Amino acid sequence: MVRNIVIFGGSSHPQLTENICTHLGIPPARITLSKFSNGETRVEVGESVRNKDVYIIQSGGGMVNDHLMELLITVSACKTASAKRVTVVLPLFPYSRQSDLPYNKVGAPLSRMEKRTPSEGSGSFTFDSRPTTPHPGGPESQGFGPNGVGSLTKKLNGISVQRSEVNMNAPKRRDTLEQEAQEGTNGVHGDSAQHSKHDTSAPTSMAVQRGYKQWVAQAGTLVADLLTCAGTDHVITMDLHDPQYQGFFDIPVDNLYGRHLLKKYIQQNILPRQGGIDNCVIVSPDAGGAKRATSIADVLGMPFALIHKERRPTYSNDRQNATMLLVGAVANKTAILIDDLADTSNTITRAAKLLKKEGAHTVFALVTHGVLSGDAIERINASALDRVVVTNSVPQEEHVKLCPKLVVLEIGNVFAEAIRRVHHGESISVLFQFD
Ligand SMILES: O=P(O)(O)OC[C@H]1O[C@H](OP(=O)(O)OP(=O)(O)O)[C@H](O)[C@@H]1O
Repeated sequence: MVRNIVIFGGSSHPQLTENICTHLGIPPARITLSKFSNGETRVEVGESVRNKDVYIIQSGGGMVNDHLMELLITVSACKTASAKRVTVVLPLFPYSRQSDLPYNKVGAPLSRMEKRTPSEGSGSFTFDSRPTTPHPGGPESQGFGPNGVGSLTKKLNGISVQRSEVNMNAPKRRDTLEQEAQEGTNGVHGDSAQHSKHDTSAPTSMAVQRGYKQWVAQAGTLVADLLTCAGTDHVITMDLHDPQYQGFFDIPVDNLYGRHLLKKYIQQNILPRQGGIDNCVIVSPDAGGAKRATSIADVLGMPFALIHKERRPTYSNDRQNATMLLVGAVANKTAILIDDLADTSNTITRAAKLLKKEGAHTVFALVTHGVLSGDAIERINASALDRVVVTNSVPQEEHVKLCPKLVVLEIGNVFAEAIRRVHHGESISVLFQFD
């Protein structure tokens, strides 16, 4: 039982709030979360927080913008009600994939943009630069930068590029169906199928003159500032996509690791059944996650392989045209993909296809944040993946019903322990130790 502490749960993940409170032995505090008819968020804190240590649990999946606004209002309400300290607990930090500076072409896949003017056409927004970005298969691809696909292909002769096909008739999540009903579409955001290859012919003289300066908002910076301005004193999160995002804050940010849970799952459920470390290989599905995956491979003494993923979207709705190349041996082995998040699941499903083509007989994907938006579940069901393991950093109840390959690991106990330690002023470095 922890005293003098108040825990509020936002509307993003009530089950996780329950789990954390159960571990701490205290009930969640009363809070009324609602909306006015015009869509504005309304928050009413149901008990006194004066001089209390307040924790607000809100995750970044689902209706992420509504949840963020709700969180900001709740923080502000607690602060103006004289809370001693307000800590936000964000198992999945919203907007943390947008911490990059402008001009970066990677990041969260975009859904379709609305047509703005008749002359702009439906693909009115683009990340393309002028002159056009070289791409694999294009005449300019051979001179494609020191780390580009052209040079990698030269180095890794004989390894081919995979493109995934998806069964779109599979079961869908409730919010996907609702969105389709509103849009009158079949749920495919953008016409990625048509753009499975770079379409350099699409820009016409009538298209908007794009790419001279790509002013992309630094939403990650803004969200960090908003949280701080609202009155947040401390942030607890897990597996930030870019750990350097912590530096955007001038308040303490504790970035917990999901790798403990993933390592434990490998030790208890994969290695004993798949012939031990000699028959398994840890794989990072992109270079950005190599450090994360190698830390698990090193601590378990397992071999490691890397897939180089190159996202080069030409248009905002062109989500499929990433190129994947494998470095390392996976033949006749169980491949264990490690990543921080699966959003559309393009990355893990296409990696699985490549791994099976290269001889892996079984493919697991272990990711901390199973966002699984849009068609992700259908994509996983139709994929070469044998098992997908995620944590419940975002709600997984609906995903589990639709995806027989999905296994969910509980993280409530990890956050409960972090909250307990922060509240008592104890070190939480023990939660970061990984060996
Ligand atoms: O399920 P998906 O929609 O494919 O998204 C998941 C991928 O996206 C992120 O990486 P990102 O592409 O942003 O590249 P980075 O790791 O180099 O930042 C993340 O680390 C995954 O690899």
